[in-house]
Formats: sequence, structure tokens, C-alpha cells
Amino acid sequence: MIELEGLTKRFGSKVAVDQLTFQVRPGVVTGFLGPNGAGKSTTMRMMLDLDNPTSGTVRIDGKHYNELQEPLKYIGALLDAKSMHGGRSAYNNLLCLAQSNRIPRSRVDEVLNTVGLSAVAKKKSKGFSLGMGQRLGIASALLGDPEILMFDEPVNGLDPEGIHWIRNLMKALAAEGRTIFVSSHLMSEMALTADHLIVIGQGRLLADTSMADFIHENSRSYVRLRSPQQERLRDVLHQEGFTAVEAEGGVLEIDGATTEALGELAARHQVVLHELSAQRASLEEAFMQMTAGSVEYHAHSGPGGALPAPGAAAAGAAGAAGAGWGEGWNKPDSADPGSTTGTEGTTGSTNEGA
Ligand SMILES: Nc1ncnc2c1ncn2[C@@H]1O[C@H](COP(=O)(O)OP(=O)(O)OP(=O)(O)O)[C@@H](O)[C@H]1O
Repeated sequence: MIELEGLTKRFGSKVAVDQLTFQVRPGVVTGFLGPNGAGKSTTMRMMLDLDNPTSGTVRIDGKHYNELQEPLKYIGALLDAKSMHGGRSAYNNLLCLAQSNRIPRSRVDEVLNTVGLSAVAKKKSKGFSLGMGQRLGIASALLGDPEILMFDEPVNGLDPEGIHWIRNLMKALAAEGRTIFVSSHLMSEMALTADHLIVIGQGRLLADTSMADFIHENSRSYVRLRSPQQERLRDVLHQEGFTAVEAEGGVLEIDGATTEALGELAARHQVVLHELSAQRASLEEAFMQMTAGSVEYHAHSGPGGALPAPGAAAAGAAGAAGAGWGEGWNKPDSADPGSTTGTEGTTGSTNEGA
């Protein structure tokens, strides 16, 4: 278990982390979300005693990090995959860590095998691809067989097979009763991996809730209906007290109804349907809705053409909103309006609902 209480970090006048209080519990994968610059990495660094809090505390199984003897046996972390010594082999990088934490040499072979790097164990890590570097970083996190694991953007640079592998690894570790805390900008991936979410914006806690509740509370779910007898369908819906909103392509969107109820209604009135589909909101839409007010960097589509803020787009157009997380994010109050801030792009959501 990780417990934060009033955790705060200031860099000069910038409040990077602002009075964060939450717990990360064992047995589930907890996702850590927030827009760029929200304070996720700073929070994780303070959890590992790599940054000193301005105020507040972090407890790892009830203790401060520096009270842990051989901390790798309590908490393993992947923060920056490039932190390995490039001139050393994968094996020697892990061996050094193992020796300084009194971890048996045999464990190095085990974790190299777990992450699929046994064949390149003797190769210098500076020649590793981004994906191999991520795997080596994950191996170092697993080395002490810790009960708590933290991963900052673990799927960065991994190919689809690698992404699948890390997802299953995190789920399996959580199923063993371990505490898994993971940040990612890949919303579709997070939706498949995390059971619980901590969401922050501008350093402050915005949500501490289950994945299902987060999506339910921050986005819209509705049913799409399409019929060659649209006028008749409209009348029937109206008679039965449903409000239908017409969308592109003659589609009717109905909030607050189930596909079962609408399908039976259409059958009763002998209205032909060409489409009857539940549109579940995606994590990406819910996330953008929630964090709209705390996004620090806003995109511009090109000279003079600003895209709507993610939250505004989330209310109506998931596709456009997704596009807003690509390249070209600008800080709106930047002293240099021409400067762009490169960011991680999120992938599009798997759902089509808005
Ligand atoms: N060493 C530092 N000195 C000054 N400001 C910093 C420092 N580290 C972080 N910050 C600022 O603190 C804020 C939080 O940064 P942090 O890297 O923790 O955010 P993040 O949520 O991890 O962002 P991203 O998703 O882009 O990785 C940002 O405004 C950042 O510029």
C-alpha cells in the first residue's frame, strides 16, 4: 500500500503537486492520469524519495522510503528507462542493482527471462532499442520481487506484442496481491489495464474512483438508432416519451434508454431498424471532460486555427478531440507564442460514442 497525505511540491512559484491525499491499494492495477504537466512524474519521484516534498508525506507500507532497508524488495519502479548505465550489459546493470540490495544473482537471470531479454543479456544496453530499454527498466523494477510496483509510461516504445505483454504482466502482478501504480497517456491501453484511477490536474486530485464509475460519471452514454422509416420512428419515440437528437447520416441519438427497450419498442410498432447500438463512452472522452479545466497546454490546428479545448470537444466530437492530443501543443500564456511543446500523443479511443 502507498499512502500520500497532503503531498505538496513547489518549484519556485510553481506548485507542481498540490496537497495530494490518496492511497494506492494492493490487489488492483491503479492508473495515474493527468494532462501534460499535471504533476504525475513529480508525485512518483517523491514516492521514491527522488524529490523532497515541500510538505506532506508518502508512506510505503507504513514507512517513509528512507526507512526501508533494501528498498528494491519493497518497491520497484520504472521511471526513466534510459537511467541504465549504457556501457554495461543488461546483465551487469541488473547485477549491480542486485548486489547493492543483497538480491541473489540467480534473480537476475529470472527477471531477464521474464522480460524476454535473456538472448541479449550480455549486450551493452546503450545499443538497445526504446522497447528493449523499457523491458530492461521493467526487469530492474521486478528484481527485488517487491510487493509494490510503479511504472511511469511503461508502454512507451513497446510494439503491440510488448504492450500486450506488459498489460498482462501488470494484471498478473496485481492478481498476486501486489500494489501496481501505473501512469500512461495511452487511454485505450489504460482502459484495458487499470481497475482503479487516480486523476490529477495542475497538481490537484480530481478523481479517486473505479474505472467504471469514472467513465460513467464523466461522460455520456446513449443509443444510436437508424431506420429507413425515420419519421415514423421519431413519432413512436416521441409518443413513448423519448427525446431523440438527430445526428449526421439520419442517425437518432437517445439518452437514458437501453437497446433492449428501444429494440422492443421498434418491434412493437413494426419500425424497421438498420442500426441499434449502445454507445459507451470511452475513458479518453471521460478524461478530457474531467480535465478540461486543468489542461496546461492547448493545441492549435495551424496558423490562426485553434482547436477546441479537449473538454469542449469531448462533449460532441471524439475524433476531433483525439486529434487535439497530437503534435503542436502550445502553452496559451507562453511568452513566446511561436514555441511549441512536444507531448506524448494519446491514441484514439476504442469507442465511438461522444
Ligand atoms: N525540476 C523542476 N523544476 C521546475 N519545474 C519543474 C521541475 N520538474 C517539474 N516541474 C514542473 O512541474 C509541473 C509538473 O511536472 P511533471 O513532470 O510532474 O508533470 P507530468 O504530469 O509528469 O507531465 P507529463 O505528462 O508531461 O510527463 C510542470 O509544470 C513542470 O514544468
